[in-house]
Amino acid sequence: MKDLDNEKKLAAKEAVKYLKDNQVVGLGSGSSATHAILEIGELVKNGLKITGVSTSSKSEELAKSLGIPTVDISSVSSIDVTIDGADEFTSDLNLIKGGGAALLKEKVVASLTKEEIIIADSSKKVELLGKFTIPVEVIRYASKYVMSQIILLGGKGEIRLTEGEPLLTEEGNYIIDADFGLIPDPAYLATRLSEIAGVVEHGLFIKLAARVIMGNNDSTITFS
Ligand SMILES: O=C[C@H](O)[C@H](O)[C@H](O)COP(=O)(O)O
Repeated sequence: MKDLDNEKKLAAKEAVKYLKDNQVVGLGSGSSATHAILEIGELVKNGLKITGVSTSSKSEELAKSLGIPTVDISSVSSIDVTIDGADEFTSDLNLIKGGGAALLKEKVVASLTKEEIIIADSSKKVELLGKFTIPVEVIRYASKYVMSQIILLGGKGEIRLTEGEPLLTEEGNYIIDADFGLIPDPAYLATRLSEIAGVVEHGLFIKLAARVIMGNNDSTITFS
């Protein structure tokens, strides 16, 4: 049986090889990104000079605990490299993200990033996106309306719950997990979702990744 956590770790070790002194580095969220932040912490301990920009309060706390200097995103004009995870990816570098509800800040960081590196275990690679439902972050006020628009687009959505209550994102919004089945044209769906009033952001990341480093048993494969 595959050791998926080890595959994430191997991908993280490979990804941090892209980091150089004096770069602004985006710190992703989730279990794969956590491995990368731990690796970055070691490099910083050994003298690497970087400035981190976090994609979630969890990543921020972890970075701080490891002595990685971080700044608010508003104080940088661009980010050199970001290392983040994904819930699904295709070989043409489209992604679904947001399984941990961090997609909004992750997409802002990715949009400001020159080289977005995605790290993943081998279970995340798919031929077509869509087995993993698309997280859609919505303002609470619009959640019913957005659900109806998702149905018109051919999908069905459910508000994500935690302990029986709607989960609130760091920005105080709801997440609708939207099931469209397998998605032959993710760029088209991404545009349609972005057009719905009340949608803050969604987890389809189209052409934002420069490369995906996938752990594969005891080695890694890079898609770029
Ligand atoms: O909201 C969470 C993020 O998009 C994560 O990067 C994504 O869910 C992958 O997480 P993990 O590395 O834990 O599978």
